[in-house]
Amino acid sequence: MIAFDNVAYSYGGGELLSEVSLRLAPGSFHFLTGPSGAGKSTLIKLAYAELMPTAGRVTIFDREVRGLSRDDIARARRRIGVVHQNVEFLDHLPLITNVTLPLAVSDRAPNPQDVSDLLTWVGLQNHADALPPSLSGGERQRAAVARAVIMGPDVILADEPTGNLDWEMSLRLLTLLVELNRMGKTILIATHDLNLIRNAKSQVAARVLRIRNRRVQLAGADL
Ligand SMILES: Nc1ncnc2c1ncn2[C@@H]1O[C@H](COP(=O)(O)OP(=O)(O)OP(=O)(O)O)[C@@H](O)[C@H]1O
Repeated sequence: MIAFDNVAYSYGGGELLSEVSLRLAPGSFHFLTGPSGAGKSTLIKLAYAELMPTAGRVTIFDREVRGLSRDDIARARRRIGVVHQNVEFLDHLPLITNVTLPLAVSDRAPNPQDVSDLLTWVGLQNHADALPPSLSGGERQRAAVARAVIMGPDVILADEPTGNLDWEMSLRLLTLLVELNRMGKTILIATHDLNLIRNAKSQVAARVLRIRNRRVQLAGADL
């Protein structure tokens, strides 16, 4: 689905990421961990072609990103749902409009039953008409998951999705992502929360990628 071959990235100073090779196979579940500032968000941005590698190859759905036109990238991104740590919504529009925005942007009409099922799945069926500022942190993150999956993506990239949540809500969010994986979605979650990773490993065959000294390694059982 998404592959990095010998990828490097620099924002202009020294290299932040070097010689990164990884493969997110269809249906796989990966965590990405590493200290603050190690480059987790940067790697996620490379994975959906928000950033272009400064060296090496990033391949999304079998096509190298550097050769893609703007339209190709937009098309590829429709198959990738992204959950950001600091979720942004249009605060003057109700939750349901925010969640279905990706459909509206693509000129697709939402199927009311599908949208209702989706909001129920994330536990926000009673908040469809709420404005985003009235939602709690956990509700916002669950809404972000709903918005990320509304287009039926093949891949979900989540950047510290539980960063601001208490443990109970973190587990609830994790459960949603595990369920998506069971439906066949490819999942990558960036997190520094090792307890979350340990918990997930009891539910799903998750691999852990760790950024250390600019390189990405597959972590062993030593978490
Ligand atoms: N647009 C940018 N321009 C220059 N430097 C940047 C930019 N974005 C990030 N950086 C720097 O790159 C480094 C890695 O940032 P990144 O956000 O990828 O790390 P992270 O592992 O996700 O960190 P955290 O866990 O704190 O979110 C940091 O030192 C950051 O300051």
